[in-house]
Amino acid sequence: MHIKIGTRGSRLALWQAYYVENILQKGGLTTEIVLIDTKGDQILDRSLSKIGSKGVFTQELEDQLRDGRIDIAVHSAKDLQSELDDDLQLIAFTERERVNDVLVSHNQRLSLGSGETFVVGTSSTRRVAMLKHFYPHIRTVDMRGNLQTRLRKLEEGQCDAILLAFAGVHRMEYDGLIAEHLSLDEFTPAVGQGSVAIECSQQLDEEKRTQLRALLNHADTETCLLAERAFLRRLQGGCSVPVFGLAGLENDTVTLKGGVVRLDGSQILKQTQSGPASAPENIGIQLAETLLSQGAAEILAAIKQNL
Ligand SMILES: NCc1[nH]cc(CCC(=O)O)c1CC(=O)O
Repeated sequence: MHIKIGTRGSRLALWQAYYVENILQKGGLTTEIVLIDTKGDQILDRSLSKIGSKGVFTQELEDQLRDGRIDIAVHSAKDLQSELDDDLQLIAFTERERVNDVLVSHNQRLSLGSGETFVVGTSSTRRVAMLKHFYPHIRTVDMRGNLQTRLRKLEEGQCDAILLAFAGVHRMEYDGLIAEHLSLDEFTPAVGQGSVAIECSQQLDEEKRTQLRALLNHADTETCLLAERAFLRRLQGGCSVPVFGLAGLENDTVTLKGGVVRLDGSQILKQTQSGPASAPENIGIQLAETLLSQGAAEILAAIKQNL
């Protein structure tokens, strides 16, 4: 069986594609990697929340899934919109990496909690809003571009530090630049952070789909991501709104913590919902509805007006 793997060309995207390729080859399949450029890779002078339309990192890959030029598309689960078109499907989520965010800097003594004022580069509305909420003395500058670009901007002194997902920093082997691991209670990650999602067309050969899922899917990760993604979908949040959510699985019970933060950091709404692992999406929906009834709708409406 031969699998054509579509991926973006950034270094992190390539890491993910090689990771998937390696698992498939060990499972006895042959593979090839197809590089695909997306709008999100091309437009670098505007923040993601301003490019706005969904699928900035996925549209071109999905076009190629549909016409069969590739069999699967490999994505950071976090970058995927919460709702896919009906003719597409996520067939696997790979085992999750550590999910926390990290502060990355050449100055290893930097710490958000030290009280010292410094400049942090990030383009994530979630990270900016959380910094404003928990560490109002920290200044932020907008910093777009893939990981390589952001690290170069750090190098050039455009900021003192950047906030990133541990997963990406580790995969690119920049662990040595991690000044601080941030707590999951404060910097609860974006939905899907740390897992790689495999997308295919509903038209893909049944035998291929079964084999791909058997080799690539990590059942516990999938259960957690289904809960998180149902949560995001119910809130109608894309990757550009400051919604966060993290599910954990223990003894067949999923516990999902999630919420939303106002862009100016003045308010965080956060709740926890548990339920049986057999119906993870219900847990996500319930958590979203609890939050909506407690004011999340108003916060989200204000955010959408602002972006
Ligand atoms: N939005 C870009 C993006 N997509 C996935 C990761 C990191 C790796 C991951 O979470 O899978 C990153 C960079 C970051 O947020 O630091």
